[in-house]
Amino acid sequence: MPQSEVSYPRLHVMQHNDTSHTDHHACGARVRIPLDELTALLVRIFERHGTSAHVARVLGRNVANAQRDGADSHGIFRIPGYVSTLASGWVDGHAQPQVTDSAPAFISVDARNGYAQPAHEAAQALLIEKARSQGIALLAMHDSHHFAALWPDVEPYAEQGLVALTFVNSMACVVPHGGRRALFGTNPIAFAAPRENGYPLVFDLATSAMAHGDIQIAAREGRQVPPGSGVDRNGEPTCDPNAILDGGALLPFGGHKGSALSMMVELLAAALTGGNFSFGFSWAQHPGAQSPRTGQLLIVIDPSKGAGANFARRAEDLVRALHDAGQERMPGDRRYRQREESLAKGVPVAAADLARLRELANG
Ligand SMILES: NC(=O)C1=CN([C@@H]2O[C@H](COP(=O)(O)OP(=O)(O)OC[C@H]3O[C@@H](n4cnc5c(N)ncnc54)[C@H](OP(=O)(O)O)[C@@H]3O)[C@@H](O)[C@H]2O)C=CC1
Ligand SMILES: O=C(O)C1=NCCCC1
Repeated sequence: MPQSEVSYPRLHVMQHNDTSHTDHHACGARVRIPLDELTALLVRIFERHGTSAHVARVLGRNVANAQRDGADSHGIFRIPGYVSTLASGWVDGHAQPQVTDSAPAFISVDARNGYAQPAHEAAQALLIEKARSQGIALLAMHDSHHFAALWPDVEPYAEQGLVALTFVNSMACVVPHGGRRALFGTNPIAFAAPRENGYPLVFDLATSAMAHGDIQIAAREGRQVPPGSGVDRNGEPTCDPNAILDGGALLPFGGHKGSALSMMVELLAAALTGGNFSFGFSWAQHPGAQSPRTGQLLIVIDPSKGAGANFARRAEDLVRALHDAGQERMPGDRRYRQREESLAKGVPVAAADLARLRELANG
C-alpha cells in the first residue's frame, strides 16, 4: 500500500468555479497583461505576505517569467501555495543565505530555511567565476524551498556560453519502482547548453510520470490523467487524479529508469548538499505549508575548456541532425514560442486568477 509518509496538502490552489465565461480555455476567460505589470503585482503579493523586498523581487520575477513561458503548473498557479506557506511560518521569507567558498570548484549555500532562488542568486557571480577559472564548479544548497520551475535556474548560464545542470528534490509523493509507499519527490532535473544560432537548448523535467502540480490541475479541471501516472491508496493503478492526491501516489516516469534518476536526485540534491531527503521532513506543525524544505545542486561547466573548439557550433550541428532525423520540436521550443507571444501580446492569465491576484496584492 503506497500510503504517503508525508501527506501533501491539497489546499490553496487557484480555484476556477466561475463557469460563466465562454472562452474555450479550460480555466475560463483569459486576459493578457504586460509582463512588467504582472511582475509588479506578484512582487507586491510577496511583500505583503511575508517576504523581504529583495526576496519579493526575486520570486516575483521568477513566477512572472514562468507564467510568460506558459508554465501552467509553476506560474501564478503556485501563488496561493506561496502565500499559505509564508503564513504558516514554515518558510522564512526574510532568510539571509550564507554562501561559503568551500573549495576551488565548490560553493556551499545554506539557504537558512528561505527560498532557493534568492540563495542561488547570492552565489551566482562566484559560481560563474569558478566555472570559468576551474572549467567546472558546483553550488550545493541546503535548507532551501524550491516551489518553482527549474529552467530559470539554468538558462541564464547557457546565455553566457556555459553548460548548466541542476537537481532539486521535493516531497515524498512518488513510489520507487517496485516499491510499496511514496518516498521520492517528483525530483526534477534541468539542463541548459548554448547554441550558436538561437535560444539555448534547455530541458526541464520531473522524474515522476507527471509533476505534482499537473496532477492538482487535472483534479481541479476534472480531467483524468494518462495510465501509468499514479496509484490509489491501495496501490492500484489509477487515472483519477483525486485518488492519486488522496492517499495515493505518483509513479516514476519510465519505470526503473526514472526511479534510478530520482534516486540520483536524492543523492545529489540532499545527501551531497546536507539537505533533507524528500521523505525526511515533517510540516505537520505548519498547516497550509506546501513547499518542500530540501536542497539543490547546480553544476556549471565552461565548454571552452573541453575538447570541442566550438561547443555552441557543435550544438547547432546536433540540432540540425535531429531536425534531419525528423525531430521537429526541441525541448524548450514550446516555451520560447510562448515567451515571444507573451512579450508581443502580454502574458495570458485566467481572468479569475488575475482578480484573485489583485485581491492578494491589495486586500
Ligand atoms: N520545484 C520542484 O520541486 C519541481 C518543479 N517541477 C517543474 O514542473 C515543470 C513541469 O515538469 P514536467 O511536467 O516533467 O515537464 P514536461 O513533461 O512538460 O516537459 C519536460 C521537458 O520536455 C520538453 N518536451 C515536452 N514535450 C516535448 C516534445 N514533444 N518534444 C520535445 N521536447 C518536449 C519540454 O520542453 P518545453 O518546456 O518547451 O515544453 C521540457 O523541457 C518543470 O518546469 C519542472 O521544473 C516539477 C517537479 C518538482
Ligand atoms: O509540481 C511538482 O511536482 C512540485 N512543484 C513544486 C515543489 C513541489 C513539487
